[in-house]
Amino acid sequence: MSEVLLQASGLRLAFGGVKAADGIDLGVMKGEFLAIIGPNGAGKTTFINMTTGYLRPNAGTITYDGRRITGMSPRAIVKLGIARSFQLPQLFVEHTVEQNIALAVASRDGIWSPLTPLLRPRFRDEARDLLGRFGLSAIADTRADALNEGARKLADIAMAVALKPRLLLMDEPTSGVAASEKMEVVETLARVLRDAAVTAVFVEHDMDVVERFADRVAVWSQGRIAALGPPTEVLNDPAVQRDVIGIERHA
Ligand SMILES: Nc1ncnc2c1ncn2[C@@H]1O[C@H](COP(=O)(O)OP(=O)(O)OP(=O)(O)O)[C@@H](O)[C@H]1O
Repeated sequence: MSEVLLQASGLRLAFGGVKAADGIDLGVMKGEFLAIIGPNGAGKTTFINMTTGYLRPNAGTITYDGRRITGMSPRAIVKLGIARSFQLPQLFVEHTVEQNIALAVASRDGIWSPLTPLLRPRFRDEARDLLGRFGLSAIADTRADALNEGARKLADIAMAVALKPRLLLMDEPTSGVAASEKMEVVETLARVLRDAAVTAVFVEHDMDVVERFADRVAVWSQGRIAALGPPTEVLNDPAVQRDVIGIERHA
């Protein structure tokens, strides 16, 4: 796990007077699960947006697998093997879960038509395989708008995994998921991602999830990384407990 897959160096981005990224240096190792924590407005989503091509930094560079990706379009970045899931799942609500995954599989092959993927067995077969890996086979024919939040999040992430990424960025994969379902969702995710050798970076507000899921934790604070290390070390740091975890618990 010692090889760097993603390297951010000196990233800066300001929105008016707000420094959403104020000198971000971060290396993500091949195969690791890296959690990003920090208070609202610290710049966590901004980092994901810059890495996936949705925002262009004012300064600094991002390299992926040794190749500079700063300034590339989101679609070009997906093609290189970086996928993302959003805080709010991006499913097509009028389609079933299986159809949603089939559309994602087809988009990987450059097919964006809303109908073709649903008619071609090879897209359906791959969608079914993915649903099995995510434990979602029983709800394959359920419309996306009828899912509970845990299943919706998993289906959304399955769509990202359908793109066959080597790096997956997830913005709050457990937000909105009932406490009773959360750990199961996380266990499923961890299993699928490890089996597929996907490196993961995820923004998370639930420290139990971070402790269980992350190999390392990066603490974001006002556009900077205030701490970085294994969860046991970082989550027990008195400054992190005071400035981040205390705020999260009382939020
Ligand atoms: N497109 C934008 N235009 C203007 N300001 C923005 C934009 N995106 C983010 N910001 C601002 O940049 C700062 C960092 O926002 P960001 O969403 O990255 O924080 P965050 O750590 O992800 O917060 P949260 O935990 O609430 O999602 C905030 O002050 C936010 O208002």
